[in-house]
Amino acid sequence: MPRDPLIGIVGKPSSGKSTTLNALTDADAKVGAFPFTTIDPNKATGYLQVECACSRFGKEELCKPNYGWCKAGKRFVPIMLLDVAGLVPGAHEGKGLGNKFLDDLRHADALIHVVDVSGTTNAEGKATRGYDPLQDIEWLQDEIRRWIEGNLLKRWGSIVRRHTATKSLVVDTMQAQFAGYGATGQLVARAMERVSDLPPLQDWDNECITKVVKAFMAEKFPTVLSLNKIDHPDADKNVSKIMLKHPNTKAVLTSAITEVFLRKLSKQKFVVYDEGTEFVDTLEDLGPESGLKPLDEKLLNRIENIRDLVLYRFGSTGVAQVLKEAAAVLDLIPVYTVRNMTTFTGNSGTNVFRDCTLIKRGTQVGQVARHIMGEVTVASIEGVGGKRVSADDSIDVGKNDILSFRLAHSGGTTMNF
Ligand SMILES: Nc1nc2c(ncn2[C@@H]2O[C@H](COP(=O)(O)OP(=O)(O)OP(=O)(O)O)[C@@H](O)[C@H]2O)c(=O)[nH]1
Repeated sequence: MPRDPLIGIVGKPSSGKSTTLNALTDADAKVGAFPFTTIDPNKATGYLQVECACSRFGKEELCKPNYGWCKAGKRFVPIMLLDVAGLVPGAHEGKGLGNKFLDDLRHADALIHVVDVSGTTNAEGKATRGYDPLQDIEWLQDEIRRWIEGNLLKRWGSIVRRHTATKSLVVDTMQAQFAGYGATGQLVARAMERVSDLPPLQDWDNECITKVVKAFMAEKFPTVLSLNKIDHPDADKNVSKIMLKHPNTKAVLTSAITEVFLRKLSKQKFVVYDEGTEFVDTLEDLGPESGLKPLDEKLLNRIENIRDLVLYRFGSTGVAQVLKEAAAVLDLIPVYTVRNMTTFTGNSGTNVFRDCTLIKRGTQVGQVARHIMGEVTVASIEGVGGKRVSADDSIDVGKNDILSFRLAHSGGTTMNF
């Protein structure tokens, strides 16, 4: 994943994708300019909550990120989200937005599948009652699989001929086929490791191809389920069914509408709401010194319901959590680049940890430099305490995740980054 990670939000119509996207992207504080190089209409910036390095050094007061923001050691790091709208059953045959949907999807590194667990919308998103949302999980995976499989099968004859003529390794042949989905050689190799005891490629039948495609999907599109609309009375039984059927799939219970509602009230100064937590306080809770505005009876009741049905039962609205899980399946961790390893500041000023990038755990420090700065020659790398760090060292939370790069300058001198 040499570029910025991209999380795709998928789901059938009316499952709550837009509401989820609103909840994830609606920044509470006004934040810095857009950090990503490209921006197109279906991309949006979400904010991933991480524990900021400033809290390790008691420097919360001085933390002022260039992008996103930091509140008492809880940092909101920008992460790109992709709204993949228009998926309906039959998309692989061109239904709905069909191929457009699938084409968009290839850019995603992980998926958040928003599932309406209230059972009040059918597969096309039309209002109904008692619909079984288990079906949505299955048909969505099925659509993606049939799309990839369809693309493979169209060319299977020539793939096999070329493979045998060039005496290629299976992994190389499949790498060439899957490259169009933005898959690296390593990713395809990992996918092929998932499928054992395959016959030689020229003897693969449809069953073998399905197996390979499923393994590829597991690597290319790791998915987190956002079991949405948990505020609905029918949600409980559907959630249990899904959990039973998919015990190994990451799933988070969400109420996107609640998150949007609480943020709105918070912005309008009716409540204090700590995003991602169960805590919401009103004027009644905090008293007049809080500066909060009074709520009418109806809104007070609604907040009471939200506490009972969502916050206290599930611990939060789940929306912040679902993004955390998506970052976790990609194993992304925050890496901080600073110029001054003693003060953790940038070139000038007193603000600390201004730059933070999300990078896969275990990445080598040299690759981190290239990821952040492009093809540069690094003269030396320093870690916390002035410790020299090698380009081959790897990163983890609390290990080589605060770095200062000295670059070899073309004129022979060096410059700090
Ligand atoms: N009860 C409940 N309703 C929700 C929740 N999230 C979204 N909704 C409602 O579900 C409906 C569909 O939500 P959207 O966010 O527009 O769904 P979508 O998936 O973006 O739909 P399309 O734009 O058609 O693809 C709206 O009426 C939302 O208010 C939730 O957590 N609970």
